[in-house]
Formats: sequence, C-alpha cells, structure tokens
Amino acid sequence: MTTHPTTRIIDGKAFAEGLRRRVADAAADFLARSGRAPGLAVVLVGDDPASSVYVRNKAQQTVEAGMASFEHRLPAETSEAELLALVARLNADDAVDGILVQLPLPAHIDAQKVIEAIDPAKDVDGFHPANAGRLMTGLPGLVPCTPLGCLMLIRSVQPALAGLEAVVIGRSNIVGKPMAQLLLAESCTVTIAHSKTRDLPSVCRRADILVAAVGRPQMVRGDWVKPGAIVIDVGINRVPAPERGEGKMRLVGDVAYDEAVERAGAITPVPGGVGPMTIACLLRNALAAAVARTGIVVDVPSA
Ligand SMILES: NC(=O)C1=CN([C@@H]2O[C@H](COP(=O)(O)OP(=O)(O)OC[C@H]3O[C@@H](n4cnc5c(N)ncnc54)[C@H](OP(=O)(O)O)[C@@H]3O)[C@@H](O)[C@H]2O)C=CC1
Ligand SMILES: Nc1nc(=O)c2c([nH]1)NC[C@@H]1CN(c3ccc(C(=O)N[C@@H](CCC(=O)O)C(=O)O)cc3)C=[N+]21
Repeated sequence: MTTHPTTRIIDGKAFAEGLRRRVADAAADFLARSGRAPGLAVVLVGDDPASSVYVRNKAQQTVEAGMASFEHRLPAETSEAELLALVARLNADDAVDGILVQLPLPAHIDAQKVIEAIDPAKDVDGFHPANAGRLMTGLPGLVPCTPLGCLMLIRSVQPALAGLEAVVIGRSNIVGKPMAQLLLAESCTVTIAHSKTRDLPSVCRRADILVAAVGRPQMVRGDWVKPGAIVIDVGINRVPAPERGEGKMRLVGDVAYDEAVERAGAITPVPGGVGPMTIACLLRNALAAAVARTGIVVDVPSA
C-alpha cells in the first residue's frame, strides 16, 4: 500500500493510552483526596458476544485506571422493570459515579426508558435528554464518548477548527448528532448527511473534516475525500475474511481505507482509531462525573 507522503495516520490506540494514563493520574488524586476511587458501573443484558467483549474490556481498563468497576451481567430474559430497578439502585449508590447500560438492549426492553431512568449526573454515555440538551445549548454536561474521542483526534492534527467545512455522515443520537454539535461548537460549518441525502459523494467532497458513522463497510470511497481532508472513521463492521482461514472475520470501517489514505491529509484506521478512544473517554467521563458530584477538584483531561 502506498500512502500520500504527507498523509498522517492518526494513532487512536496510542492517543487513548495516553488519555487513560492522564485519567489514572487524576483518579489517584481523587482517591487521595476523597478516600475512595471514582466508580463506574457497566450493565450488560443478554450475551451478545461482541457486547460481552466490550464490557470485559471496559471493566479491565476501568480497574487499570485505578477506578472501581461494578459489572452487572443480567440474563437476556431480564424484564424492563428489573433493569429499571437496578438502575435505581445504582443511581442511589454513592460509590457509583458513572452508569453505562450497554446497547443494544433486547427488544422487549424500551431502551429510551432506561436511558431516561439514569441520573443525568451519572450518565457517562451522555445519552440522557438532559445531557443532549446541555450539549446543544452549550452548557457543561456529560458528552457522548465516541464523538468526544473523535473531537480529540481531530484536534490532535488540527487545533484550529473555526470555519472549516465538516460533514458528518449519520444522525444517530449516540454518534452523528452529538458529533455535529461538538463540531458546531468549534465553529465548523456542519452538514449532517444520512440515508436520504442526495448525491452523498458530492456532499462529502466539500468536507475539510469528514466523519463517517454509518455502519456500512467501506461505503466512503477514495474519490469522496477532498485532498488533504481529515477523515474520521467511526464504523465498526465485522466482515468475512476467508484469506485468514475458513469462517474468520475481520474489522473494517465505513471508509474504504486503502483508497481514502491516498487523498486524506489525516485518517483514522479501523481497528486502532476511534474505538479505543471511546473507552478512554468513558473513563474520562466517569472521572468527570465523580468530580462534578463531589466537588473534589482534580485535573480532568478535556477535549
Ligand atoms: N468506534 C466506536 O466506538 C463506535 C462505533 N460505532 C459504529 O459506528 C457506526 C454507526 O453507529 P450508529 O450511529 O450507532 O448507527 P445507526 O445505525 O444508529 O445510524 C446510522 C446512520 O447512518 C445513516 N445511513 C445509513 N445508510 C446510509 C447511506 N447509504 N448513506 C448515508 N447515510 C446512511 C442512517 O441514516 P437514517 O437516519 O436516514 O437511517 C443513520 O443516521 C456503526 O458501524 C457502529 O458499529 C458506534 C458506536 C461507537
Ligand atoms: N451504552 C453504550 N455505550 C457505548 O459506547 C457503546 C454501546 N453502548 N454499544 C456498542 C457501541 C460500540 N462501542 C465500541 C467501543 C469500543 C470499541 C473498540 O475498542 N474497538 C477496537 C477494536 C475492538 C475489537 O477488536 O473488536 C478498535 O476499533 O480498535 C468499538 C466499539 C461502544 N458502544
């Protein structure tokens, strides 16, 4: 593979390691001042294999950062009422600063109801309407981890964002919409594209910053990328990899990386780009929640 001589491959894995180290330092300060470690509770309902791996990684990295991890694995048959009762217990538990309920939830549970049951002060995913509204209106609050991680990576290659054209493909509440809000707050000119967008390739070609959060393997082609653009690939898609052996799978993003790397000024790989930042930002948000809840001031890494 040849890359443009000036293309910067954004190493999300390395950036995330550095962020986790800074969070760990601050968590140690928090422990020294308060007598307890910041606490993060992660709830998994059912046994989806991918979700199970993420939850294990989150718990492991929480402990490595010197925080208390409370892992709740519930059977797929758990009723909505039982899950809401657990959320209520976690809301009331002073050792728990952050609560994450892994999505997707089984179909018999109303995910929106569960999100709204989480105390906004402990909503480390930033999915509660109170936090979404705070982001939209420019008030301090908890910001969704994946877009926050994307903003940190964008800033690492381009600190001055005002006036840049940003295109976000995808309008989900967990990635696309909050990503657009963060870029707007940075004074980018933001376009949100989605499945009804006409002539998506032309829209993308305007972008100085192109964020793909779609869930379609390698949909964004090289000739959709403006030369020199910053390309952030949020997509996590598992596709068959027969070259690795029968039944094997590999991860690809929403961007055709080998093509886009030829035109981009900077680009995130998959894996090793946005994914590791999501978990690092989760730990960052748990620390931020602990600080906001207790008033104990430590150095919380910011975007
Ligand atoms: N790296 C990480 O940490 C994370 C990665 N992800 C990954 O990011 C991707 C997106 O996740 P999420 O936002 O939850 O996904 P959703 O399925 O909730 O949203 C997908 C968005 O893409 C849009 N879309 C679908 N098809 C097209 C198309 N052909 N052209 C343009 N837009 C299209 C949809 O439009 P419409 O609204 O019109 O239907 C929708 O807004 C997934 O691959 C997911 O696995 C997600 C979270 C974290
Ligand atoms: N309430 C909730 N909050 C979430 O933040 C949330 C969720 N539910 N449900 C699922 C999605 C997805 N998600 C990822 C986290 C880390 C990686 C990650 O670490 N990816 C590695 C690869 C991991 C692998 O090899 O599978 C990488 O890209 O390098 C990916 C995806 C968080 N999500």
